[in-house]
This record gives sequence, C-alpha cells and structure tokens, in this order.
Amino acid sequence: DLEAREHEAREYMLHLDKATGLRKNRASLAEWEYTSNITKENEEKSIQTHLELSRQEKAAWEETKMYGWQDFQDFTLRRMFKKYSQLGVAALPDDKFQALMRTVSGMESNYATAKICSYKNESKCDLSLEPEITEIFSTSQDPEELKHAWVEWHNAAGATAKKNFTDYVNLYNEAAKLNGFDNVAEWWQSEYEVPDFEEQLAKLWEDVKPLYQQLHAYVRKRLRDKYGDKVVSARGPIPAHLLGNMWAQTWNNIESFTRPYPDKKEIDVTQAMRDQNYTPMKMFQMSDEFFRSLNLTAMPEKFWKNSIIEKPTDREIVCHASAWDFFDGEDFRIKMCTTVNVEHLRTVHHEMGHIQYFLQYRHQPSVFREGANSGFHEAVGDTIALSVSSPKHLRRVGLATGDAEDEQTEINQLYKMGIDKIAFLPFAYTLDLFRYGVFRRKTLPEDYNCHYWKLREQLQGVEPPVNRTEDDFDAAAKYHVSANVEYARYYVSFIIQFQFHRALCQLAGEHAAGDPNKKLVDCDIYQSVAAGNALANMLKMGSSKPWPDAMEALTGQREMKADGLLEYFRPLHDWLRAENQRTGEHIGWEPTNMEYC
Ligand SMILES: C=C(C[SeH])C(=O)N1CCC[C@H]1C(=O)O
Ligand SMILES: [Zn+2]
Repeated sequence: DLEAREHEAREYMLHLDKATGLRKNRASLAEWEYTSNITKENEEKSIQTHLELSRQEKAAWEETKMYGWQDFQDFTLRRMFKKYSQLGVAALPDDKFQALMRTVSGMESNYATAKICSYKNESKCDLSLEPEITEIFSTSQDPEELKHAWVEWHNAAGATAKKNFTDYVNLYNEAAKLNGFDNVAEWWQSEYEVPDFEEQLAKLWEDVKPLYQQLHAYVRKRLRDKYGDKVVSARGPIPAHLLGNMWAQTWNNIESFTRPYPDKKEIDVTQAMRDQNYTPMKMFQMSDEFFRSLNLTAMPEKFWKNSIIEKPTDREIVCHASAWDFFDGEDFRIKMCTTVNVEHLRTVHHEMGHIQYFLQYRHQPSVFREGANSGFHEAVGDTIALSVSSPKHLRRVGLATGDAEDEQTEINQLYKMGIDKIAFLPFAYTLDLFRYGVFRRKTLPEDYNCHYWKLREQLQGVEPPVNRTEDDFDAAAKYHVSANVEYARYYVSFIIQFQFHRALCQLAGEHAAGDPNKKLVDCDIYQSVAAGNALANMLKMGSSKPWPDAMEALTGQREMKADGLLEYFRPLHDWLRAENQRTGEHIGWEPTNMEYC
C-alpha cells in the first residue's frame, strides 16, 4: 500500500541523496582543478570525471523511475523524486555528452586566456580581460582607446567562439529533448517553477522601463557634453564603449563625470581603500565580518585555506568570480582575481553571499542545496552590498567622511546606485531573450549577431562602436554566453534584492514607509540580528520549497515585483524627469546609423 511504498522510497532516497552528495563533490573538485589551472590535461581529466559521474547518474535515474512517486503524500519526498526525475545533460549518449562538454570548455578556456594588444603600444599584446582590459574601461576617457579595446576583445573572445557555440546549441537542445523539453529555453525557464516566467520578465521590464529611459536620456546628454555630438548623438542609442564597462552592463565608472551635482563632495571608496592599504584579504575579512554581525555563519577554516582570491602569476585560470560548494558540508571556496577597488568590494560581497547561502542550507539533502531559484542565489550578496554601499555604512567603516546627506547629495547617491542597478536591467533581459531565440531556432546562426544587436538597441538603447557583420559573434564576448551560465537569474536578482532589502531594513528598524528619517537609500542593516535571523530562515530552506514560499518567509510577498526597486529610486526618477525636461533632452532613442544587420 501507499504507506509501505513511501517508507521504502524514503529509505532508497536517503541512500541516493548521500551518493549524489559524493558525486557532486567529485564533480566540483574536477571542475575546480581545471578552472584554476587551465591545461589540456586538466580539461581531459575533468571531462572524463564528468563522463564517469554521468553514467552513475543515469543508472540512479533508471532506478528512480521504478518508484511511482507522483502520488506520494509526503511533500518533501515527492519533491525530491521530482528533482531526481530530471537527469540533465547526462541523458546524452557518451559521445554527445563529451562533445557538449568540449564545446563549453573550449569556449570558456578561450574566453579565460584571450589576450589583446595595447592601443598605446601595439607590440604589447599580453593584455587579459582581468585586470588590464577591465582597468582600461574603468579609467580611460579616450573614445579611440576604448573603441580599440572593445573591438579587439570582441574579436578575440566573441568571433572565435561562434563554431563551438553553434555546436553547443545543437547538442544542448538534444539534451533538452531527452529531458522532455522542446529546447533549452523551456528547460531553463522550468527551473523557476512558474508557468508564465517569460511573461513575468516582460511585465517587470514594462514596470522599470520608464525609469530606465529617463536615466538613459540623462546619461546620453552628459556623455554628449563630454565627448561631443559627433561621438554621442542627441536622439540615437549610446555607443556601447563609452559606458565604463565592456558590455555596458553597469555604468559606475562614468559616475565621476556624469553625476547630477558635481560640486558636492564625492565619496571615492576606491581612493579610500588604496589610502588605507586595503588588500584582497582585508576585503574578504570585512565582508565576513558584516555577515557575522548579522548573526550569520562565519567562513569556515577550509574557506580561507582553499580559496583563490588573487590572480596567480604562474598559470592560466578562469578569473571570472565564482563561489563553489563542494557538498561535504565543510569545503566552500571562492575563486576571484581580486583588485582593490569599490567595484570588486561589491563583487566580494556578492560572492560571499553565495557562500553564506551554501552554509545556511548545508544541512539540507544535497538535492535541495541550491537557491530557492537561481535569482535568489545571486541576490543574497547584492542585498548585503546595498547596506554596505550606503554612505552611513561607508562612514561607519571609515571609507567615507563628511556628514549626513542633504537633498543634492542624496540624489548623487541614488544616481550612483541607479547607474549600477537600473542600467543593468535591460542588459540582463536582452542576454537571455537572445539565447531563448537561439535555442528556439527563431534566431539562426547566419543572423546571430544581427539579432543580438537588434535586441540591445531596442531594449538597452546602445549600439556597437563600429559596424558589425556575421563574422562577428559579440554575444560570446560576455562570460556567461561562453561559459554556458544562464543569465535571467541576474535580472530576477536585481529586482528581488530590493524586496529583500526593504524587508530586512524594516526588521532592522532602519526603514519605515513614509518616514523621511528612515529612507531605504540610507538603510544599513549592519549588526541587526533581527534582520540576520530572518534572512537565515529563508536561506536555510534552500530549494526544499517552491521559491514563493521562501520569498514570503522573508518579505510577506509571494511574487517578484518591481515595487521595491521603484520605491528605492523614486526620488531619482522624479529628479531625472525634471532634469531632462529642463534640458529638453529627447527621451528614448531612434534607430542607429551603425550597420550590424
Ligand atoms: C559576479 C558574478 C559571478 Se555569479 C557575475 O557573473 N555577475 C554578478 C552581477 C552580474 C554578473 C556579471 O558579472 O555579469
Ligand atoms: Zn553570483
């Protein structure tokens, strides 16, 4: 009878989940060895280990099919079986599984090791994305130097990946079908466990688009003031190489010469960090201390022993920041090529947020040791960083001086947050809208690049600095496309982190709607055990419940909504509307004159 069947299934599931934890540990170790020392040999080892593990997963999957779990009464047992019923890429036959692994490791190692020549010294051709090219984009105000770096990087890391990418799409789609999906787009969206995920993304974009368009208009005007109307037009898209970031995804690096009130004292955290001899280690210790101040878990001893927090000089590694769970309850690591500046201070908190999530749900069955959805995992560290970025906190830790905010300083602060958080939304939205079209074969290889830029122009209002052809493949010049990392998670994160922040600030007594002394922009939850305990309760759940239950546990809301973000930025939205009115700046953008289709 059902009772007996569930009892037997429970015994089986305990055994399976333990075996799964060991498999995940081996897979993580193999992946770590390869990405922290990129050699052909380590690539082969990683692929062979993953192949061996995929065979074991397939055998286990065959067994789970024998259990009629769909009618089990025990919610958790049924949910575990449901997750195990998804075999993943291991459903591919061995040869195709290996071929798929090779396309991804080929693209990722190409991206990680790509080099370009310097604009100022054409014989110097050993510039990597981190730190050299990133440094150029954060400091250069020479449009020609920026254009050179943009074009050379997109050639070296983008165009070269096109062949691998088209093979990857075919093989990955075959795996999707073996898992019961029409294509990878449906598979990726199924992880969010809501039937209308793509419609929700579109609705969120409609909610935030007016605010983005105001910010875009203002920034375009300030860039035109600086570079002239030959470089930045009055009514067209913004050239993508002038926004302080290789992908124009966050615009922090142009803050110093575009902020609303330039004569107001600027908080230059990077300068303060350098003046105070900050090291990468100190940045990590500072972040660890913030989490401990919330009564959350300290980084375990293995974290400090096994993490790689600076770029090695003796080998090639994947520098893109990442956080790792080795599924043994003790071994958690970050790999990051940290440089001492405010952008990496934010990234350190972002990565430490991943580790804190791992720590909070490490008691869960291994199949539930993941975010409530992938957006949750990306939002933890960023939510903490919203407090860390507040002038109040920066003063508290000695990275800013001066007194409390006046109106104009507050607008400057909201602007600084807006060019990071609002600017990012259309970028994140387009990256996976593009890939959804590719996986659904609505976008064919012969017009990948045209379609990529059409989306970026329509939604983000940016254009390439030079004409593009189908010999280019600019999407792969972004890490997540070359490394097969889904991106809607960041779009979700940048929305829900404001819902989390608002709830935590209320719990910390730092925010009360309508109270001018408790504005969201000034909130710092540092040392609030009440906030920390509420956050921990949500994180401990892992993916054991559908994410609306986790969201409700912390915020009382069961949906992702832009209301948190819009409330946070309302004073900036009002100011931008008035300012664009005053200058008569055109809101929105007309089609570009650049050719890319
Ligand atoms: C820091 C990470 C590792 Se999960 C990252 O990829 N992020 C964090 C913010 C957006 C996205 C990016 O860099 O594109
Ligand atoms: Zn992340």
